[in-house]
Amino acid sequence: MSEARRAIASAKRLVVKVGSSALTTAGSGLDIDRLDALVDAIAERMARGTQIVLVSSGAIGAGMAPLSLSSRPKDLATQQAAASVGQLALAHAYANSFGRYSLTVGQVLLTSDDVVRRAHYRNAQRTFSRLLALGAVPVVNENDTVATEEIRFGDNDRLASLVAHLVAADGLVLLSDVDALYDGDPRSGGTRKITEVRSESDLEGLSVGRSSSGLGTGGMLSKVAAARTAAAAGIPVLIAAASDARHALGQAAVGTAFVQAPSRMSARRFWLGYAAGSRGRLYLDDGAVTAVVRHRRSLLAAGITGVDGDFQAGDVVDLVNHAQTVVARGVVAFDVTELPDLIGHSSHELPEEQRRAVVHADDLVPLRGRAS
Ligand SMILES: Nc1ncnc2c1ncn2[C@@H]1O[C@H](COP(=O)(O)OP(=O)(O)O)[C@@H](O)[C@H]1O
Ligand SMILES: N[C@@H](CCC(=O)OP(=O)(O)O)C(=O)O
Repeated sequence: MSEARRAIASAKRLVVKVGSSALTTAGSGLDIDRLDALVDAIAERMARGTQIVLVSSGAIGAGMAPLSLSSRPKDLATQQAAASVGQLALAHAYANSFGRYSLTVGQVLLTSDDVVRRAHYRNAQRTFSRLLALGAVPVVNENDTVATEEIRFGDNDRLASLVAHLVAADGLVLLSDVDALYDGDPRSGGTRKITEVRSESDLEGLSVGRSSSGLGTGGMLSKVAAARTAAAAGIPVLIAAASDARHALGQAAVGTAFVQAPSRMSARRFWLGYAAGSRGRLYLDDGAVTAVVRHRRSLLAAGITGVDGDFQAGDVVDLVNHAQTVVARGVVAFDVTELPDLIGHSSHELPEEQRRAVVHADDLVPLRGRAS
């Protein structure tokens, strides 16, 4: 058995993500029997002393039937209306289902701002930690009703990998309607199951596609992206079928395991590097690139040659080299309107109140080779 499966089987804290396709059916909405079976598996694992954070999709799917929508809405406003109706049904169903085990659930609806902004991030971290300490099961989803196109996570696989870091989980389990990653969409037949992903080369040549159920959003593509992100930052991942949840949360001997990198990236740096889209770009000269990427220094105004975007102090921006490659990402300390007067100037040439780093080293994550 791989170290990833062993780690998941013995984890003290797990993030479990379940997809819409495993909980809802087009036409009839939320499938309570399947939801109960998932909760049975989670309660069984919790009885072994594991803390579980559940990231559950299904709000839009659950809202379709009550609103007489026959297919998953494509436009944002109808998705938000469906999520508004469905999230209530979902939360109610989980509260009832966990209640069978005298377990209490707490609903946590997140937008990307909750993780990008430091104060919000710490706030979310505190909420999770207190809920877990009180023995409750946090049930997480994206706050679909207020998330605009710009600030959306878009898929819950990604949200789950981010939450796994936020709560310092020992493992991430992604449950779907398919029992593993295959070398092609298993619905087309003749495909081979991949049981272990140890490195990027194990993913070469695979045909990984989008959802075919019409209920999920990201398909296997977003699961693999989320699994790679989490594993690269030190968290083992298992992709399995929700119908195999008992085994996945038991000995973890089913599905596809993604073996984790040996060292764990700090949660804060992980969030910065992989958080939702940046609000702008700072163009760096070669000296600034070396200072920031190689020497891990703060970015000063003197090394910036240009600015793009619409950001305010506290937003995340991309740091770009002369070849237009994003070399780092960080939290900017000035509004976009303030920067044109500052860039290219040494600190001693600037008024005292503006003599600070444009991006402080603590708020900066180098990203080698990331395409812009
Ligand atoms: N290479 C692949 N291996 C496994 N599943 C795949 C692959 N390519 C595409 N898929 C599709 O991805 C679907 C799972 O994604 P999705 O429907 O979004 O699930 P969820 O709602 O659980 O997030 C599977 O049902 C399958 O049809
Ligand atoms: N937040 C949305 C789900 C988005 C999503 O990623 O869905 P899925 O691909 O089924 O995990 C909802 O609750 O309907």
